[in-house]
Amino acid sequence: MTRTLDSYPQEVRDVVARTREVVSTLHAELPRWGLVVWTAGNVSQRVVVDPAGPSDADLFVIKPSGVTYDELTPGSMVVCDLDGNLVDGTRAPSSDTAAHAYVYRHMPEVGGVVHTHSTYATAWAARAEPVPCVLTMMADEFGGDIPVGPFALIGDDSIGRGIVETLRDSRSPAVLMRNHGPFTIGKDAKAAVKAAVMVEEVARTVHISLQLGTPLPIGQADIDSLYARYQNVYGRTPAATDEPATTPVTPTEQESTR
Ligand SMILES: O=C(CO)[C@@H](O)[C@@H](O)COP(=O)(O)O
Repeated sequence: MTRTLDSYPQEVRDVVARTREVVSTLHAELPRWGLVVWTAGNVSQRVVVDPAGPSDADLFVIKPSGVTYDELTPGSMVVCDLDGNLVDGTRAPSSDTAAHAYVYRHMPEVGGVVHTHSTYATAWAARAEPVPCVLTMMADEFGGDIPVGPFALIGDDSIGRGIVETLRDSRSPAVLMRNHGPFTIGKDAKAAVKAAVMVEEVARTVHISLQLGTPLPIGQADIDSLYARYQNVYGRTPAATDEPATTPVTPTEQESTR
């Protein structure tokens, strides 16, 4: 029997309300950056009750299905449990709810999931070709090539399983699901939205480069160095007591920083 929101403690309901505001606001970023048309795409965020890590009380908030972006409000956001069951909402949850739920169940470090049909990334997905890491921006954001996930039908665990199997051992926060489009993950929905913006940007740039000639590869050691710098140093104001900013951290230690 699926619980309803009023059966959860007030502290959970308060976090749900805040998460609805965040997810509703972040949906506006998808049309803003030209990543979706009409009702395509969706954003979700895990309702983190215990910052120490996922708990049985954890839920997630996702877009209602088939609603245009100008109609989305915090109150229209749908609350589901981690099995994708409806907990609270006036509309049916997104078609991709099962996929988002599967990711949250199998990747506890992930706090946000985004799906778009952005043009260039989706064009690469239609060809099931990984975007090669030929830009320093790709090394920074994706730590290597942007991988392709398997073809999967919509509505059950298939897409979610493909996302997890592809990204579980990858540094990339984005996967191009074959014949479908990009799905991105992050420590929260804002990080996943950023990855969705960046995957479209680099998919376009690499496509244009390929039209002009043959992009040159970046060596793995340089990719690792760029990734470590960007994930550890970029945008940080070193405190007086911090280690020197040039201290590289091995990429494998970066897995938890999604
Ligand atoms: O690509 C799909 C489903 O995977 C689209 O239908 C999706 O972008 C939008 O569906 P929803 O409106 O979120 O149900």
